[in-house]
Amino acid sequence: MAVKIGLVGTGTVGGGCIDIIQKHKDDFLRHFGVDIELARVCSLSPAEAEAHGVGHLFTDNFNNIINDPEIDIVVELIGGTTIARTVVTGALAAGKNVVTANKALMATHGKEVMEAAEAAGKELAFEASVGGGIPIIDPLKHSLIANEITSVMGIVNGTTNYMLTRMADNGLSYEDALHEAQQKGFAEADPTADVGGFDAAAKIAILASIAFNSRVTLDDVFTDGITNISPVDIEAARDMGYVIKLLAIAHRREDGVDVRVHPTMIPTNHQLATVNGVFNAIYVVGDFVGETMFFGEGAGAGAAASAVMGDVLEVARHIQQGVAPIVGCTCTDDLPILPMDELVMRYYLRFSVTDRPGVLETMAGVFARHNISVKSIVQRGRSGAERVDQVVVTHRCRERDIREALEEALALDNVVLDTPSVIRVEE
Ligand SMILES: NC(=O)C1=CN([C@@H]2O[C@H](COP(=O)(O)OP(=O)(O)OC[C@H]3O[C@@H](n4cnc5c(N)ncnc54)[C@H](O)[C@@H]3O)[C@@H](O)[C@H]2O)C=CC1
Ligand SMILES: N[C@@H](CC=O)C(=O)O
Ligand code: NA
Repeated sequence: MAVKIGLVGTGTVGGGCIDIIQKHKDDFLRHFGVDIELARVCSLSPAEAEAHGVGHLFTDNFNNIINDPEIDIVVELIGGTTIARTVVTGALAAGKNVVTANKALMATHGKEVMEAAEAAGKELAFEASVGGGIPIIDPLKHSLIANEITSVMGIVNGTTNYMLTRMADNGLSYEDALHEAQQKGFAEADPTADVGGFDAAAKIAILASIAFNSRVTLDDVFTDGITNISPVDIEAARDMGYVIKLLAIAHRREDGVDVRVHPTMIPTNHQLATVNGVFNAIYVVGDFVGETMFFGEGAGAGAAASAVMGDVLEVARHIQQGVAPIVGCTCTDDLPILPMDELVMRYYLRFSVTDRPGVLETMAGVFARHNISVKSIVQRGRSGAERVDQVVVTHRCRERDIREALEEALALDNVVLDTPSVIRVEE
């Protein structure tokens, strides 16, 4: 008997899933013996279903899917943490297996939904929630479990990596680069999640939770996005032999978990420096396996739908074989989250300051008062009438000192005119 699928959300990723089913349904049966049937689709727009030739399966009410006794797997592709949470918990409570691509939900209500799945004795799979098409959750939950994982880090947001690449390689403005990423279906419905770093933060929270067997939520992740990165920063980085990437970083330290997302300058010969466009790359270190790296398209209909459908087929196979859910929640420990303040790094800072004599000395004085050893302060062209960009590169110093120096600089009367750009520099 066919395993019946109910799809909630037929936008970028949902549309990709319909395309895959239509193209490969017969192959799934022939190669793997898995017979799946798209039974119903739900969204706010019947036009999306019609455009994919499944208008006859359309409903605008997700309850018609989660309460349909015929449906075996509910695929949640709405996004967000409100209606999607109701769909996921409702589907599990109704005895359905669930596949989702929703990182926001997993990183905020992961414990609740995993427990709901365990209580229902059903599977909750979410491979597409991190790294788009890259298999990363499955390797962490299966192939790498013989290890203690010490680091998971990389580029996990396609939109911002695409934007930074287009800005650096083709001179696009921030706005044009974002518009292109939206057009290509990479960005979230509210792209603030991408450019503000929250999408990457949700993803590293999910990866850290699985890798370190200790729940990390979105709120635990220090998050800084790319909203203040300008062409001046990209040019300055190039002159220094660096590129700017939005990195998501999670390290298991002796005293807890160091987890953060921020724009980072990495040397051009760093292995993540050539990961460009919509590509993501995730570097995982385990105590026995050593270093591993996962690479592929991190966003977009095809990549994300590939991961969703991989989960759907795996769950469908378990249903057909009568196998019980295999891996549920693995957060058995409760490691503390380390405060950001004690981090020691080099910093690149760009201030848009008033263009008048004495400002350079004033700024140098601020850094000296906070024990920040400055490697260089240079003026990089005039950024507008009566203002100038001042670029400061520090030697290694403490995050707390940087934060306090920034607070003092911003409080100066008519010196710093805009939010500074703060980029941590990886050696
Ligand atoms: N776009 C991408 O590259 C990737 C997206 N994801 C995740 O996949 C999920 C879906 O993303 P997209 O397809 O890009 O979003 P989208 O905005 O293109 O599609 C959302 C769909 O949900 C439907 N929807 C919204 N509210 C609804 C409601 N109340 N009832 C029924 N349907 C409703 C919309 O009509 C639309 O069909 C999100 O969780 C996102 O974070 C994950 C990996 C990659
Ligand atoms: N908006 C996300 C989509 C995939 O998760 C991204 O740009 O990476
Ligand atoms: Na993935």
